[in-house]
Amino acid sequence: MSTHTDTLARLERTIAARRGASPDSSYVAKLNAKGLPKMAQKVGEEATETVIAAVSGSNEELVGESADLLFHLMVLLGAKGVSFDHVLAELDRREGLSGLDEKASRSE
Ligand SMILES: N=c1c2ncn([C@@H]3O[C@H](COP(=O)(O)OP(=O)(O)OP(=O)(O)O)[C@@H](O)[C@H]3O)c2ncn1[C@@H]1O[C@H](COP(=O)(O)O)[C@@H](O)[C@H]1O
Repeated sequence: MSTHTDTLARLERTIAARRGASPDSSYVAKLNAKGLPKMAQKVGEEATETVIAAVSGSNEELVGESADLLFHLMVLLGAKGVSFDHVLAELDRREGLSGLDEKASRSE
């Protein structure tokens, strides 16, 4: 059984707590001070690095880049006031919809 189910929720709380810290002592605060375009740019960079790791790197590199990507996505969502729970709810909603396209085409 996974022991990491609360990791992203915990990270979200840490990011919220660090946002108002000094940019000298906190990377999260530093990113927030730089503004939304910088946070969005970091998500793009980390996504690209994740793609490169997947195509030509080791799985260890892929794990590292994926962690960077998730972290920077959480920072961006936090800055936009979008809770991670909201994203999970959207995934749950889609899970409920899964197979609907197939069912619809079968009934045509
Ligand atoms: N998970 C992370 C995490 N992953 C990556 N990073 C930082 O992300 C940065 C990415 O490096 P880059 O070279 O891409 O960025 P950069 O050198 O700042 O360059 P720029 O692109 O910003 O110009 C590094 O400084 C990493 O330390 C993280 N910084 C913080 N966290 C988490 O956030 C928490 C709060 O961190 P602080 O805000 O620093 O207290 C920590 O306890 C961690 O749990």
